[in-house]
Amino acid sequence: MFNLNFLVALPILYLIYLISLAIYRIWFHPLSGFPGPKAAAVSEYWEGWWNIWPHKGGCLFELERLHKIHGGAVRMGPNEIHVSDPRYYHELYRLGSKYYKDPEMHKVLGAPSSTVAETDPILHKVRRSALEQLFSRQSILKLESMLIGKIERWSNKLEENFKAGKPVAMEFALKSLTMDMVTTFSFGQEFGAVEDPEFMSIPVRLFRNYLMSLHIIKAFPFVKLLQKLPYFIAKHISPSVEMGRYLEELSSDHIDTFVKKWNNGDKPSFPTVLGRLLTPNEEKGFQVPSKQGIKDEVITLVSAGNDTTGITSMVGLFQILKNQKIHDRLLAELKTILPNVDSIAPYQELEKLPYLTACIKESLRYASAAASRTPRLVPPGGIYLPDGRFVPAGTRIGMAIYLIHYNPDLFQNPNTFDPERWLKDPTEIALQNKFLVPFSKGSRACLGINLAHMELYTIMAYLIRRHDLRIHNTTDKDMEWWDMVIPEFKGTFKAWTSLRAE
Ligand code: HEM
Repeated sequence: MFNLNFLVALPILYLIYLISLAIYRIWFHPLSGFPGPKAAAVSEYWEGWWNIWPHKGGCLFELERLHKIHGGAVRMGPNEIHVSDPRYYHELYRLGSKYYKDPEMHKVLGAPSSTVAETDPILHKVRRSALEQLFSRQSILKLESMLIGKIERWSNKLEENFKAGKPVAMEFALKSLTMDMVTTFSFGQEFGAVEDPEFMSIPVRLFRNYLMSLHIIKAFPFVKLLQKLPYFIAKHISPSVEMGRYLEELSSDHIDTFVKKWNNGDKPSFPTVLGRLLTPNEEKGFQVPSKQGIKDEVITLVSAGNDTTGITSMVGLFQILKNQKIHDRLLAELKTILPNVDSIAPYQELEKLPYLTACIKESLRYASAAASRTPRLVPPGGIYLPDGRFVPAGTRIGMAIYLIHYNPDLFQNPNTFDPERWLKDPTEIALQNKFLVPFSKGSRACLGINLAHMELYTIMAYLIRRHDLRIHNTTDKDMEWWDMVIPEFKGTFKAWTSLRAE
C-alpha cells in the first residue's frame, strides 16, 4: 500500500518540481529580463528542437530571426545568452580574455587531451604553446611544395573525370584534397583520399558525418557511449561507429609507421604535427604525450582543418564560377604570374595579388564555415553588455560568426558575393577587416589560420588557372545549407573540370 502511494506520488512530485523550475526560470531567474522564447528559458532542448528535430540545423537562423525582433541579446537557454551586437565581439573573443570555454559543453565532444577540446585555460596554454611554432607562418611556408604536389595530382584526377565524361562533386573533391593536405601535415603521410574515384573515401565521409552528429551528441551525451560498445554490436547500430573504428585503426597505423621511421632517423622534409609531438621541450615543460594523447591531438586537428577549408573553397568557387565577370578578372590577374597552364609561382607572390586576395577574403566571409556560436562562460563578477545590461557570472554567452559576417551595418548587401568590397573605400575596408572573423579571435582563435590561408590561395589560384570549370546542374537552392556545426548543403555542386589548353 505504502509502495503504491509512493509510486503514484513520485511522478506527481516530479511534475511539481518541473513546473516550479519552469516558473523560476521564466520569471525569477537572473536572466529573466532578457527577451527570447519561453521554451528556451525553460529548457536546453530548445536548441535541439531547432537543430535536430523537428527542424534540422536551424537554430542559427532562428537566432537571426529573434535578433531582428529583440535586438542584440537573446536568451537561448535557461543559462545562455546569444549576442549579435558587433561592439561586443572583440570583448568576448580576445587575447587574455577571462571568458573560458564551458567544460560541461565540451566534455561530450571527446578527445579530451587535445588543444581544441581543452577547457582549462592553463592546460590549454601549455598544449597550444607546444604547437604554436609549428603553425607559425615561417613553419607553414615550408609546406608549400608538398601542398602544390597534392594539387597537381588532384588536378590530374579532375581531368581524368572530365575525360571519362563525369562531372565532379566539388564538395567531396575539395575535401579530399584538403584531407590529403592536412593528413600529410599531421602524419607525414596522407590518407589517400584523392585516390577514391568518387572522392568519397571513408575519412572524408566520416569527418563530415562526425561533425554533423555533434548536435545530437551535445543534446544527448549518452549517444557517445555507442562507441564503447563491442565492435560487433556497434557496427550494426551505426555505420558511423564502424567507420570511426576504421579511422582509429588507420590513424594508429599511421602513427606507428611514423614513430618507427622517426626513431630510425627517417624524418619528413617538411614540418609535421607528429614530429612536433614526438619532440620534447624541457624548457617549455612539454613532454611527449601518450599514444592516446597523440591520437586525440592529431585526429582533432584533421577534423578542425579539413571540412572548414574544403567548404570555404567550394563556396567561393561556386560564386566565382557563377559570376563570369569575377571569374574572368581573377583569371586575368592569375595569368600575370602564372603565364602557362602548368606555371608555378611562389606563395608569397600569390598572396600579393589584390583580386585573388579579395576573392579569398570574400569566400571566408560568405562561407562562414564555422558559422555558429562558440560559447564561453561569463567570468566572476559578471559583465555589462554594450547596451548596459548586466549578465551574471557563470552565464553561457556566445556570438555566431555568421551573424557578424551577414550584418548589413558591417558588410553592405551581405548576401551578395562581392570581392570588390575588399578593394573600395579604405575606411570601409578597415571596418570590414576588423569584423572579418572566420577564424574567431583571441586565445582560442584558430591555430590553423596560416595553413588555411596557404591552402585557400594555392587551391583557388591553380584550380582557376588550370581548369576551364563549368557549373553542372547546380542552382543557388542547392547551395543553401543547414547549420550542422559545419554547413550541410541541401544539394550537390557539380562541375565539369577540363584542363585549359593554354
Ligand atoms: C577556412 C578554414 C578554417 C576556419 C574557417 C576555421 C575556423 C576556426 C574557428 C572559428 C575556431 C575557433 C573555435 C572556438 O572558438 O571554439 C578554430 C579553432 C581551431 N582551428 Fe580552425 N579553421 C580553419 C582551418 C583550420 C586548419 C587548417 C587547422 C589545422 C589543421 C585548424 C585548427 C584549429 C585548431 C587546433 C583550433 C583550436 C584552437 C584552440 O582552441 O586553441 N583550423 N578554427
